[in-house]
Amino acid sequence: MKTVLVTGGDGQLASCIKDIESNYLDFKFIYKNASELDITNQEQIRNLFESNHFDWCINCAAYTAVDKAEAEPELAFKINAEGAKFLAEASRKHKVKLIHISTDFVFDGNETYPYSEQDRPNPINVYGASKLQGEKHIESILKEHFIIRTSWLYSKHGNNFVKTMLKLSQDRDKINVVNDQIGSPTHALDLAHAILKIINKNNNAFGLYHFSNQGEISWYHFATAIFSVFNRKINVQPIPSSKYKTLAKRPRYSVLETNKIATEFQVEIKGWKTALAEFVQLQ
Ligand SMILES: NC(=O)C1=CN([C@@H]2O[C@H](COP(=O)(O)OP(=O)(O)OC[C@H]3O[C@@H](n4cnc5c(N)ncnc54)[C@H](OP(=O)(O)O)[C@@H]3O)[C@@H](O)[C@H]2O)C=CC1
Ligand SMILES: Cc1cn([C@H]2C[C@H](O)[C@@H](COP(=O)(O)OP(=O)(O)O[C@H]3O[C@@H](C)C(=O)[C@@H](O)[C@H]3O)O2)c(=O)[nH]c1=O
Repeated sequence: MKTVLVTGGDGQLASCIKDIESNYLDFKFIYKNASELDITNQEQIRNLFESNHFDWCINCAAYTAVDKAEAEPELAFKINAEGAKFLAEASRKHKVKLIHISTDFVFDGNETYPYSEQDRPNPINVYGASKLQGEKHIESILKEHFIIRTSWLYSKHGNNFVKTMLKLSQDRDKINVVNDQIGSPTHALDLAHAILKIINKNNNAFGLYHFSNQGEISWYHFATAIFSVFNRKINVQPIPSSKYKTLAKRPRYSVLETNKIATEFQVEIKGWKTALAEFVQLQ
């Protein structure tokens, strides 16, 4: 029996892992939420790793409030960069393999083709910069790591764009949604499956991977698709980002190329429409 520590245990992705953990009976999952394990507290991490044996750590803990991060960059860096560093240090000391989740927002969005693992990151907001710093810490400290960048996560858990749209459709007749930011919406449950597949396979192909559902759309098109599959009547207007003021800039294009993870781990890359249809079935 292998033991897997999951940090950020009450968050969206960790909750999706919980939903499917019963398919992996050879693993024992230990979830720690933010009050049980604060990843910015090195002492707490040390104590936990010293008093337990973990084979794997999946770091689902993060600061994910993209706009708020512009106003509190120290906290975003503390959690996304320093917290990741502390976990990597403890993982190295105790020979734990670390799976860390990062984001499409490490890219500036100036390209027009899907970003591969070789493309140069150049974040344009605090959240992206803090996540990139977390990646760098892990890469420099611990060989036995998998960093998985993903994009536009949604699921039945936590806060996400799909739930925001469904809520807005109850409260309003009309909304405006940006149509000049292009990406790939990703069902967090599919990411959870990919992560557990990596753990189950247990090979040594450590390093950086991209995972998302396939296909590229704007937030506007995603909103119209959500209202269509949920049969919600609401007037949705496409607008440029310049007409939707936010504290953080977001990449214009942040589609991820996913061939590497598909080839190395035989991970299925579903189209975003299929994934959204499956999500609807789960409601
Ligand atoms: N959501 C998305 O669209 C995307 C997310 N990602 C990445 O995927 C990963 C998972 O994201 P997701 O599940 O959606 O995020 P959530 O915000 O749902 O979950 C993050 C969890 O981390 C917890 N947390 C915050 N600070 C700490 C801390 N100091 N110590 C321990 N736990 C802490 C939060 O607790 P609390 O709520 O109590 O603060 C929350 O439960 C993250 O690394 C994120 O950057 C990548 C691309 C897209
Ligand atoms: C609610 C709303 C948002 N928008 C825009 C704002 C923004 O440009 C875009 C997405 O909005 P959100 O704030 O929900 O999503 P955002 O927090 O930007 O999502 C990002 O989160 C982080 C954690 C990631 O890592 C990214 O991959 C990505 O998922 O939609 C509208 O145009 N109209 C609306 O009514």
